[in-house]
Amino acid sequence: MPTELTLRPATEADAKAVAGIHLTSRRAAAMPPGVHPDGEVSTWLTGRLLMDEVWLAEVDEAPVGYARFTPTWLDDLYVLPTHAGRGVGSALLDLVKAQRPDGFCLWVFETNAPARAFYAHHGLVELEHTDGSANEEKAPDVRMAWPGSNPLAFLRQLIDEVDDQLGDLLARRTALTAAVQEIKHDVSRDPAREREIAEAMADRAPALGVERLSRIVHTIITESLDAARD
Ligand SMILES: O=C(O)C(=O)C[C@]1(C(=O)O)C=C[C@@H](O)C=C1
Repeated sequence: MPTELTLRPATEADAKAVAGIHLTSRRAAAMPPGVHPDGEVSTWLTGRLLMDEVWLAEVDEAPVGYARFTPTWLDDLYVLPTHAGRGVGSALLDLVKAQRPDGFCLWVFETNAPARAFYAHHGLVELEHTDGSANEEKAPDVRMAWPGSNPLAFLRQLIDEVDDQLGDLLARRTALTAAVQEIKHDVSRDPAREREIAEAMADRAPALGVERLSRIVHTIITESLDAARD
């Protein structure tokens, strides 16, 4: 008997089905265990149904997968293990791409090799790896993106967001450099201290390495000291 896959927006009446797919699929996936009890996850997801866009995939009218997304992030894409490898995930991902033609990001756990391969196969790119300290599971993850119809514009928008934060950080750092100068007796540069700063940064930004970071730190401090003299 042929099977029919349909996609439709989920409603509040689908809350139980969505939570069931989430809990069952997550347990079967190469992901760290969830940190919240099942009941809490269901309640939370029910609330998100009202806030996010959620689409349900059904096979012969039985719910088998769903995608939940915001204007800029794909937060969930889950398919029941019994229906994995049958094009349900691809259909949901194609739908999200159609709904978000300007692109979107998602987080995937580093250990979830099947999901990373699935997204890469569908044209998503890996943007950054984290040590997991910012997620609830404390497990390293990867930010991936589908850069949409204008990838340059999409990536530049992400760069602008980071540069906003960098600008704020530079303003705070410059103010601290100025404050320290007021109470320091020796106003000469301190290469050992600057090396320590670069080494600590290299733990956070290993792709740059200590030598490049030393040059960056040197420039930031030179310009901060100059601004402090204004
Ligand atoms: O830590 C200090 O002693 C500072 O003066 C601050 C600071 C900095 O901005 O980081 C400034 C100049 C020194 O060469 C090293 C560090």
